[in-house]
Amino acid sequence: MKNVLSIQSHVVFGYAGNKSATFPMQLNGIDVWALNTVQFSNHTQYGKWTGMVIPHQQIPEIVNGIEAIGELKNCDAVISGYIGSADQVDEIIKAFHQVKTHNKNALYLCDPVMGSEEKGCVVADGVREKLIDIALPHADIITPNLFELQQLSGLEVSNFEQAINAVQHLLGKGPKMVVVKHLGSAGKYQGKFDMLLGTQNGVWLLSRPLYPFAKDPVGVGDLTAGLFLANLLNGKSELEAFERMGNAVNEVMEITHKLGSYELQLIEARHAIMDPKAQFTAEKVA
Ligand SMILES: Nc1ncnc2c1ncn2[C@@H]1O[C@H](COP(=O)(O)OP(=O)(O)O)[C@@H](O)[C@H]1O
Ligand SMILES: Cc1ncc(COP(=O)(O)O)c(C=O)c1O
Ligand SMILES: [Mg+2]
Repeated sequence: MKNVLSIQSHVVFGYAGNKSATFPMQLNGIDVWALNTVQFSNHTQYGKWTGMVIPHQQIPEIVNGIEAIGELKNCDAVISGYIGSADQVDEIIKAFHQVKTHNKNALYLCDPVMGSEEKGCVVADGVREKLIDIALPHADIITPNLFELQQLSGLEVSNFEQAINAVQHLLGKGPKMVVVKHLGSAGKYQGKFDMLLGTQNGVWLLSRPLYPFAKDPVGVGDLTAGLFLANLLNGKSELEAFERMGNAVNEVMEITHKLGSYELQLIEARHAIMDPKAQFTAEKVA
């Protein structure tokens, strides 16, 4: 059994952060140690929420507790997502290094959730800067969306070629794998939902249907990052993990759209998450 320390948000109602990533990773046979950065009533794109940011000291306290029972050596990967304060970023990196002292092969997947005024995803001040300066160089895998790709690379990305360039640029900054969760307007195919995978071996594009949601569901990035990591830990190659994740997320989106839901329908989609149809394959683009 592989184990992932998952440091993300918790929402009591609905699906984002750990609520979006934990169950799908578990369905893929991964044991998830969920450590919450915030506990909110619901995700921030409702425009209002209640709850609190967890004090950053909780991260070392919990990790030290796991170390004290001798289990840190069994941690195969750390994943971070929605972060509640800039200080939490420092603690996440320290926690990863603490894990590495017990398991030198442990991986760090950083989902650099930066928020976006236009989408209404609210992230605390200073988190974005720390993700760029501290998290990026330590990450083995990074999973930006289009906005985050531009922020991390410092490059403008307004078309597909520039997106490939920016991915290659990030591969020179530390990460061995870059997954662009959503290319948006920099996609290759109009009217499709395009994603990129970049590794030392090249860059691949996965294109899948874009469903016409009245309001785009939240937590898709968290689901994407969690499933990509779960597939890698299950021994899939980078390319297989990318395709299998893309196919599973597509089925979740298809079911969520069919049910007319704003919240991701992860429970309805449980069979597809465990055993996605191999509908879409990646094409090599660089
Ligand atoms: N197949 C799809 N069809 C339509 N919209 C989708 C599909 N998959 C994901 N989305 C939406 O696209 C958006 C992707 O947002 P973006 O900011 O690029 O990445 P993130 O997932 O990190 O938020 C999300 O709002 C999500 O609900
Ligand atoms: C509490 C919380 N967690 C996580 C996220 C990240 O969601 P996504 O996967 O859509 O980027 C959001 C976005 O608004 C959020 O409000
Ligand atoms: Mg996101």
